[in-house]
Amino acid sequence: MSVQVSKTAPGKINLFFAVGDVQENGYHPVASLYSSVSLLEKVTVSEGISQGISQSISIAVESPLAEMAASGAFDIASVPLDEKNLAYRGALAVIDAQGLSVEDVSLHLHIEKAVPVAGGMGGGSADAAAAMAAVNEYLVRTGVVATELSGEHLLELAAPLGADVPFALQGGISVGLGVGDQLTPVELSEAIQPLHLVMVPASFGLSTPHVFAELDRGRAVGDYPSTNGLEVPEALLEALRAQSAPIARICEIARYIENDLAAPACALAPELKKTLAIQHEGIISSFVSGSGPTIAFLMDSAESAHQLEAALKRKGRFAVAVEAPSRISF
Ligand SMILES: C[C@@](CO)(OP(=O)(O)O)[C@H](O)COP(=O)(O)OP(=O)(O)OC[C@H]1O[C@@H](n2ccc(N)nc2=O)[C@H](O)[C@@H]1O
Ligand SMILES: Nc1ncnc2c1ncn2[C@@H]1O[C@H](COP(=O)(O)OP(=O)(O)O)[C@@H](O)[C@H]1O
Repeated sequence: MSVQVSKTAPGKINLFFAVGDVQENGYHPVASLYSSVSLLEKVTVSEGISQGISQSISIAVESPLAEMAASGAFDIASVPLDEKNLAYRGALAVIDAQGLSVEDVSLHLHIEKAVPVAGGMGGGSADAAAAMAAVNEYLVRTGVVATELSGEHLLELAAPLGADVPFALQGGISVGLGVGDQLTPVELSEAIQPLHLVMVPASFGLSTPHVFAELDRGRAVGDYPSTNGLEVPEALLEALRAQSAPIARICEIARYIENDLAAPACALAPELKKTLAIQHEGIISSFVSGSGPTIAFLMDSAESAHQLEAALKRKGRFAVAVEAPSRISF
């Protein structure tokens, strides 16, 4: 029977994202507080029909992306199915590290997407992470190599693929320094409930480098302030770990939510301000997810999250209630 290996990796939000000055390599130093969300990308590796790596792609049935595709707001053909695809690049990184070349393998990658594309939720990074994990296991199960690469080795290979890829491999909640790739996991007691959010994708994408470039432009002319410091506030980490009453804990977390990319994202897409201003029972805070344009609503309960999701859908908006961090293991 032919071997097939599927792995999932989560989308993310940044509960805190401070950005420093651009470096010579075009990247910015950041202080990020990442959390996984319960919207998963899935990559399945199976035997290819010819030498090399082939790819196919589909949309997860119960996902905001499925609704976006049905309404014409998203076209799956916009995701490149070539060497630029992050799943391909993740697979290749593992093959290389095993001392093989692409001609030595015959693999097919099927990518099942659930996370909005170019939405500031790290969907492409999750595909890279899931492909790395799946190819790592597949090569051993098919007898191509004897030993899997360690988790640490995968993390090292992940960083050059993209600033968010190491986090996508790890999931949970982590502080990310450097360009976001130097991770320190934040361990929470099992008794602590996940946060409930409603993610509202836009019917368009925003390019991450364009949003960083708008921040640089605006800072140079005084439109946006410089960062207050490249550190995730200790008070935010304490609030996350607190075993206080749920509402008190969520309100305390909300006090520290910050994103230096929010103003530039809103400058590039002014309609986001309207979404941020949406009022509904149970909303504690609203913020731009990473480089946007997805808007995240932090809610007071799972029930409120489902009510807001339903209310927004009735108005023809895309919306999905998620938990952060994701409790689904991957
Ligand atoms: C902003 C964040 C927040 O988590 O993600 P998104 O919200 O877009 O998903 C990340 O920093 C994005 O991570 P990722 O999407 O993996 O970035 P990469 O592919 O490595 O970089 C794309 C481009 O973004 C810019 N970039 C990225 C990270 C960083 N610390 N400084 C940067 O200036 C660079 O212009 C780079 O060429
Ligand atoms: N597997 C992939 N899924 C989505 N986008 C991908 C993938 N591989 C490469 N890309 C490219 O990366 C861009 C941004 O990807 P994505 O991770 O969805 O957004 P963001 O960086 O905002 O989180 C896309 O516009 C697409 O051109």
